[in-house]
Amino acid sequence: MLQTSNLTVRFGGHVAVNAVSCAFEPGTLTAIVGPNGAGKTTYFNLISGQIKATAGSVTLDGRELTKLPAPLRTRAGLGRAFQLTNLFPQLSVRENVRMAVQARAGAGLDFFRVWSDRKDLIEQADRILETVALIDKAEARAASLPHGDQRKLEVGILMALDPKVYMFDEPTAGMSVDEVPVILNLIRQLKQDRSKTILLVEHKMDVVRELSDRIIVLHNGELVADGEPESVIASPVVQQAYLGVNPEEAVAA
Ligand SMILES: Nc1ncnc2c1ncn2[C@@H]1O[C@H](COP(=O)(O)OP(=O)(O)OP(=O)(O)O)[C@@H](O)[C@H]1O
Repeated sequence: MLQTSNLTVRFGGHVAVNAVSCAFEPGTLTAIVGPNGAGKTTYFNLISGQIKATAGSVTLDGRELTKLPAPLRTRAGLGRAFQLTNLFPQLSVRENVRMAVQARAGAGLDFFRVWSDRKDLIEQADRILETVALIDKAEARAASLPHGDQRKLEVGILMALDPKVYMFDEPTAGMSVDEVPVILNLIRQLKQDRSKTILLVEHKMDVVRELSDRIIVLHNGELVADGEPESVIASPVVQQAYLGVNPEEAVAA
């Protein structure tokens, strides 16, 4: 279980995330919503280790991660999508996924020896490429992929690393209309693995409604609502003050 306790960060005099205590269970997709500047991305950054907390803690399965840098948190099982840090632009799509599969398998750096007798890893990488609909582009250089395909590749790399927690920050931002369903389908597939914890920052309420098991709402850096999607979305205070949407619209979406 992923847990934040009194997690806080101050930028000068501004408290961007203010004593947020929340636990995220495996088998649950939690959407984090709130108006612009509410602290959603900052909360993500605190969990994944991109920024350091002023106070409070982040633990995963009881292990204290608060002082660890981002790469060590990744190794501990926190998988944040779209950070581009896992991507090797000059390598092919297939090589990128294979590297991640190999890293996960703990095969170390002896690349050639390992690959010559690890057909299982090669097949696993290709299965992931099929899942993320990139098998036809397996030989393309990662850098040459259009934006949507790069995002799919990043999800593929993340799947290969097999984290305990998947974190998606606006996964469909900047995607073309026909690419959006592919990414949403991938998240749906991840949800089927009940051992995974998924966190999603998303502005689009239709996506939130469809995917989430639970919604938490941040406002001015504070956790102001937490519950089942229908009740959180329907609560007038969230609709009007925090989401800035017309209640009729959100409920009908
Ligand atoms: N590195 C930083 N230095 C100073 N202030 C920051 C920094 N990062 C974020 N902030 C401030 O913290 C607050 C929260 O920002 P954050 O990006 O987390 O909000 P958000 O909920 O993700 O917003 P959006 O929906 O617009 O992405 C904002 O007021 C922002 O200006």
